[in-house]
Amino acid sequence: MLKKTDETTLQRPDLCMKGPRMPNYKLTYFNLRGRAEIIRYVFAYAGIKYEDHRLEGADWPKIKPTIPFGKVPILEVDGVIIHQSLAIARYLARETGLAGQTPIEQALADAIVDTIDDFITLFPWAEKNQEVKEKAFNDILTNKAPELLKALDAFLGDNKWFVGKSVTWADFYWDVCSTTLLSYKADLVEKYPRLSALRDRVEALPAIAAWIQKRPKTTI
Ligand SMILES: N[C@@H](CCC(=O)N[C@@H](CS)C(=O)NCC(=O)O)C(=O)O
Repeated sequence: MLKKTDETTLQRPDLCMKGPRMPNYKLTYFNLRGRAEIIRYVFAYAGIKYEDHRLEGADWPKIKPTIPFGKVPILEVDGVIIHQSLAIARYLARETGLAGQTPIEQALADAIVDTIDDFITLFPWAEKNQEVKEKAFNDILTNKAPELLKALDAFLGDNKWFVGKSVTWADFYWDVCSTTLLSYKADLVEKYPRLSALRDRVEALPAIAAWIQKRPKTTI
């Protein structure tokens, strides 16, 4: 595992690498934050270099059949293709000390990620009819979100991070997903100052702040 020691080391993957060489990483996704952004956050925080390959939508029909499960994101690690965004992010989180410090912390971080992801997958992201899509989004954000937010807020309590004493990929996933949801409902977390403060803490981490500043600006 790459040991997380301090911010300086995190900016110097050569210092935190255990083996003789950092793998060659190529991330393929569309030009969106979407399901790749959690992966990009882990790379950014750990200061790991990777190719951020962003596909053109028009090229997708040609490319899809060449990808093992026909979906992105995928991460190539020295040519080995890993699919499923959360499997990729979990692998990198383990490699960089962001998965949780003990097996129990890791299970709790996984559980928070899965809980947020269950919610994210309720939305009809690919719906073409804008009216239908908007109605479904409003319904979920108004009627279903409070149950999730209340539970996340109770789980976080007055702690700094969701799990343990340091930031994990679960905190990152909250930031990434809530950023997108806030673009659909600006007052989504207004009633949850602790969840809002957690977003601020994640976004104030120097490597994450730098990434947010420099990443391509996309709607989702
Ligand atoms: N559970 C998968 C979902 C992958 C997925 O549905 N990717 C979408 C983009 S967000 C995709 O590849 N869509 C194009 C297609 O299905 O042809 C993950 O988290 O990676």
